[in-house]
Amino acid sequence: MKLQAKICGLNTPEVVDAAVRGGADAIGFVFYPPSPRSISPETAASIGRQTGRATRVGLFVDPDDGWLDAVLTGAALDMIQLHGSETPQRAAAIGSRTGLPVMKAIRIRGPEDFGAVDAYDGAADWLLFDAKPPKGQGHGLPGGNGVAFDWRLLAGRKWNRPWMLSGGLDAENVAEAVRISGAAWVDVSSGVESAPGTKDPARIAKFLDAVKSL
Ligand SMILES: O=C(O)c1ccccc1NCC(=O)[C@H](O)[C@H](O)COP(=O)(O)O
Repeated sequence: MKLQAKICGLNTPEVVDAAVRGGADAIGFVFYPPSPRSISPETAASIGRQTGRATRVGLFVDPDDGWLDAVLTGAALDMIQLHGSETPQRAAAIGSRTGLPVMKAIRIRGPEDFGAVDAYDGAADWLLFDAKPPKGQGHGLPGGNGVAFDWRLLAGRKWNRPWMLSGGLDAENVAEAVRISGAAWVDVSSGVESAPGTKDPARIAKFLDAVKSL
């Protein structure tokens, strides 16, 4: 199975175009106002029309129903990514309410953090493993911090649903990350930016070239 890639935090027509041209399999739109990548439902509706075959992933952090409804009224999404402290019950309720598959982010610093995974059986359709950054590292956000965790923690582990490797990836380290972790999907945000929130089309192309060469 070819390695697949999600490019997260896209916020202009130019960078969506770069991701689609580069063969991105999924595109992430951030609906979390404290993030420098956050966009409005109207912007997502507009740039989301040019995503081609790529899966449109809407990224939320502990959203209430009103925010979910507001975004989904304005923008067409194919998947919901929950990157906050959403419980399995809340994740299941969001999947039922929206009728969309739910990807739950699990933040990892050490082996003990995988203990949270089993509770999402039947509540989340996908998992995304991201770093739980040490204090003072990253951008102080729940995700999108450009911080990696020890990929060896994933080696040999199996889950009964698809999962993505995320956290601090870039064109230079993605091959090693996949070799060590066994990931079939990778996800990147900071590693294709020239500054927080400013996606770089050349870095997007370079990352996707690296992914598609594996
Ligand atoms: O990207 C953000 O700004 C963000 C803000 C709040 C919660 C999650 C966020 N991003 C989630 C993603 O899926 C990122 O792609 C993932 O955390 C990896 O980010 P990075 O380490 O910067 O590649």
